Amino acid sequence: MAKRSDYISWDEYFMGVAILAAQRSKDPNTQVGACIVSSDNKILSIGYNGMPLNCSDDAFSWERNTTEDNKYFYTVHSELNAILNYRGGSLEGSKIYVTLFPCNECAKAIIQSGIKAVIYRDDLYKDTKEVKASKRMLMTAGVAIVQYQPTGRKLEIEL
Ligand SMILES: O=c1[nH]c(=O)n([C@H]2C[C@H](O)[C@@H](COP(=O)(O)O)O2)cc1CO
Ligand SMILES: [Zn+2]
Repeated sequence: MAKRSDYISWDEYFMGVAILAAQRSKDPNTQVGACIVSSDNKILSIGYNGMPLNCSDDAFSWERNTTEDNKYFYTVHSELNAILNYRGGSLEGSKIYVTLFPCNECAKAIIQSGIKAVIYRDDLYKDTKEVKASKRMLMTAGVAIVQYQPTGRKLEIEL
């Protein structure tokens, strides 16, 4: 019997995990997921954007359109969460799949943790100074930037 042929690719698998992780986010506007993978395709860590540990999702603000109390003071970005969630040692030489292009703060953490490639899906904020600074840093530091190529494959998951 021939082996199954409609299995998902590595890229679909890792971006799919990032997309699923994003579904854990409580952010009412933007849900972001990240999946860090070793050079031999083992998942090392996963993260999504959310409040820090012990800072209740219900006590801290999710507002975005105010300079008063707002979510930007508090939320940990998915990429940083994925980096900080890793408990196994070094991320040197790994790659990160992320549903949204990393901001400049995440780019710093990506570079410093030794991640060598960013595979991103959306680039919603590409015209912002933060994302331009992020790209400049990642490129200067030799981190590969690759846009995920959607395949259009749809999977139904019953949970
Ligand atoms: O790199 C990122 N990673 C990440 O997790 N985020 C999170 C922070 C916020 O919770 C949300 C962005 O919110 P908004 O699109 O409403 O500005 O996404 C935002 C960025 C910015 O690109
Ligand atoms: Zn960020």
